[in-house]
Amino acid sequence: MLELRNLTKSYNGRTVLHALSHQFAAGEFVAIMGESGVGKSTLLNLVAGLDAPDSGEVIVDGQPMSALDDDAATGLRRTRMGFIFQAFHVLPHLTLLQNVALPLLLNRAGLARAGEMLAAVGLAGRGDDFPRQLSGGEMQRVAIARALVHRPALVLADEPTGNLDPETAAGVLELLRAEIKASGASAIMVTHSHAAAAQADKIYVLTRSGLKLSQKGV
Ligand SMILES: Nc1ncnc2c1ncn2[C@@H]1O[C@H](COP(=O)(O)OP(=O)(O)OP(=O)(O)O)[C@@H](O)[C@H]1O
Repeated sequence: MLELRNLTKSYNGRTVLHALSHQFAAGEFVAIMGESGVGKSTLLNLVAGLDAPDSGEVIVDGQPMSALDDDAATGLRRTRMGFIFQAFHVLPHLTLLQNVALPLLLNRAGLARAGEMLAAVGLAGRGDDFPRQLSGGEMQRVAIARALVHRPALVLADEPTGNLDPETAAGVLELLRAEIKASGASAIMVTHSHAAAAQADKIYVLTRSGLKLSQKGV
């Protein structure tokens, strides 16, 4: 459902991604590791359509993203993708239920699943609370519920447990994996954490020569 074809991206004359090609299988949960600055977040941003490659293509559902105008790209993101990015953090002035319902509202879908997802992430009965009343781990649970509520085909996560203690992180990751598997979504998670990556079906390491499959758990 997702193919990277010869993706090249430079910033200020410095090439970060060099003709990167890869095909991700549908329904697969993949972790991407790699040293700082190698271009992991850049890659996620290109897949999300939040940034454009210098050359090459991101192909989602057989469709090159570059062929889409802004509205169509926004529509694709809204309907087919779910994000667990710091930049898309839960909105402080909305209740938890409103935060989780946001993708449904934007897609003009029924809102009932928002309450179900809050319950699924262990926050039943907390729908009227505001984000400031939550712990870091609870906040990530809300982010996961919101990323999955509209049943996206592709979930993109950038260091989803970066600021959590190991025990809370483990719980959040187990939940993320369970929800991804229950929904049949594909997922790409960028992380420095070996414990986080171990929850994925496959671990890739991004280097200057591309994505290399790593032994799981190594
Ligand atoms: N918008 C931008 N403008 C200029 N340079 C950028 C921009 N985004 C990323 N870069 C540069 O591209 C390189 C790759 O950055 P990126 O954030 O993708 O790395 P990363 O592998 O995710 O790193 P980390 O593990 O530290 O988060 C870095 O050298 C960074 O400074």
